[in-house]
Amino acid sequence: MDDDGLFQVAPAKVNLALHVTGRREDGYHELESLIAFAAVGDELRAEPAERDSLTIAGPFADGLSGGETNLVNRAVAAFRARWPDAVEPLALTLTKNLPVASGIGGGSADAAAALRLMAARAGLPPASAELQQLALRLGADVPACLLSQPLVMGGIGEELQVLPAFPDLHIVLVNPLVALATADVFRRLRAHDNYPLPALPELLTRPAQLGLWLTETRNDLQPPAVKLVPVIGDIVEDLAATPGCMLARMSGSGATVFGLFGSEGQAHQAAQSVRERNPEHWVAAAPLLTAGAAQ
Ligand SMILES: C[C@@](CO)(OP(=O)(O)O)[C@H](O)COP(=O)(O)OP(=O)(O)OC[C@H]1O[C@@H](n2ccc(N)nc2=O)[C@H](O)[C@@H]1O
Ligand SMILES: Nc1ncnc2c1ncn2[C@@H]1O[C@H](COP(=O)(O)OP(=O)(O)O)[C@@H](O)[C@H]1O
Repeated sequence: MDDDGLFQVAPAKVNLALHVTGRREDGYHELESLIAFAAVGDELRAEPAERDSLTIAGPFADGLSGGETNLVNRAVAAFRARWPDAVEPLALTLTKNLPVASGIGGGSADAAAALRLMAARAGLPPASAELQQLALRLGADVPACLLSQPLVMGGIGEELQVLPAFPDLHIVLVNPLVALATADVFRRLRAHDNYPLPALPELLTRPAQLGLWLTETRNDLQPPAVKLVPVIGDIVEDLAATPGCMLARMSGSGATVFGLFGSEGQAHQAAQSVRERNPEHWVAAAPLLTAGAAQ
């Protein structure tokens, strides 16, 4: 965030582990997920203007409406309904660097960035309980994205437990540019009562600690997503075989796959080799964030 509160990044959300542990009466699934955020994301800029507007730019702007269904506009509208006249009208520009509907929460991250931006302009704290409640009404992942720091998410997204420490790690994200609807993946899920996440060490400071813990975990949405989009399975295998890859797995409901690496050099080399083999895929390498966007 800059000093005027006119710029926010919207970091990519990565579900390092995602267990589906139950199904509620309304059909929504209970989740337990270890989530981290990457230093790659969308960008939201604002300029004081005569009236509110939203322009979408960047490599994934195509096909994304800047109308009232855009999560940035929904977040601004929700904020203004709760705090009328707290922020002047703003001309917003969203630079869409993340593929849409890809399991890395682009839309949720954008909504959270808009809430942080509005809160900063209004002089409100960036992650108050009230802002978190408002975030949850916009989407299950929006409260987590509001914090944008390593955390364990429970329920359908309303229970958040921020981790006091997190190791320095680098991530490679690969997306085959096939949009995968979250609802389709949940619909194909066979077991709805899988075992919960194992207990985390009190202080997660070393990459090897996290690597070991992750071997005991899964993404329960990966098998149904691979059935729908088989290339996801190929990408997981390909990334897992690159030198230095601690773990390769799908994030969220897909189709983005991540690889975890201990060093920046290994991550960049892996990204380069994946790009060479699959020039049509979207590939990014970045550190994982250890501190929050809302601090
Ligand atoms: C799976 C996760 C994990 O972080 O990430 P993404 O893949 O979206 O990034 C999220 O829980 C996604 O939450 P959210 O983004 O709010 O989901 P929505 O698009 O609203 O959900 C679309 C549909 O998926 C099903 N759904 C979604 C979430 C959930 N906990 N249980 C469900 O059964 C419902 O049928 C819902 O109508
Ligand atoms: N600013 C936005 N960026 C991305 N998607 C958005 C946005 N606003 C609304 N959407 C809608 O939200 C849906 C989920 O998008 P996204 O959050 O990128 O998915 P995921 O959480 O699976 O990565 C898309 O189908 C898209 O039409």
